Amino acid sequence: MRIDFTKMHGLGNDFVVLDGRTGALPPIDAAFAAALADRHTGIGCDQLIVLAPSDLGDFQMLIFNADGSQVEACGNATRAVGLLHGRPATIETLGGIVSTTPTDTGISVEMGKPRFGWQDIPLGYAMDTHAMPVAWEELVNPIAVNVGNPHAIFFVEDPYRIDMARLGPLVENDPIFPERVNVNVAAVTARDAITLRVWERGAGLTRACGTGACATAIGAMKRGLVDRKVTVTLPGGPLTIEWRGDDVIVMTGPATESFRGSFETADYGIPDKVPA
Ligand SMILES: N[C@H](CCC[C@H](N)C(=O)O)C(=O)O
Repeated sequence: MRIDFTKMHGLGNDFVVLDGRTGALPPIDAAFAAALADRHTGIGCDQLIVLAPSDLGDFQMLIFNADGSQVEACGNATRAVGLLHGRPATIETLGGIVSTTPTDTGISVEMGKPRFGWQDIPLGYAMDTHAMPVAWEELVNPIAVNVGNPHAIFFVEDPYRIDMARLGPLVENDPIFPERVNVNVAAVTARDAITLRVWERGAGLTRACGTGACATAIGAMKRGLVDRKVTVTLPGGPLTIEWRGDDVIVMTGPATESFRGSFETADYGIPDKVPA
């Protein structure tokens, strides 16, 4: 089965986007997603994004990490599909309804309201999520925030001196996080500025993480370290995050269409239909 795709990115966090809003797609499972995401044998991306019809919004966005895990939210991809859609949209995701608005400075996204309870993150048992009494070597006492997906945020002296390749997976896969977790290491550099690196659940170190920027900004605001509108600078570039008076997180930043192509499902060992 030949399938068209659009390759996109948000600050270097890259996606393969399959648009199933009009044409039929084969069933998408973890194996399909991991095959496409593989940078050696597949097309290569941090996340596979699948658009589908929706009864709750203009369309539904399914999000699969490079390891095939299906997840609730992806900020950079939300901006990307907002660009693709070309006009304001409400989008159904596993993490709730988000909405996009193209502006002259990029795509603005209402990402919903943050949650802070230990069961909301989720954690495996009751614990103070404002400063979790846990440590992984020099990463200590994170704040945990759910912005549709789970994040642990560590405030450190210099994020670029943290060995993310070693410490990221340790935190990501710790049993205290029954659904795993995205690992954020951040430094507050001013009342309106944060530097951030993210080890993503199911994808590893990425050039940018939109939900990570949202969660980190909210965490810094909860700790009184920054004001309610900040610029979060990731390796791939800056995002603006605002925590609005109605508790909704608003993220604004760029989105880019890289190229369009098509592939044959058989080339990736993908069956055109689920085996009976
Ligand atoms: N790895 C994340 C999903 C992608 C988030 C990131 N790409 C973003 O832009 O928000 C998770 O498992 O929750």
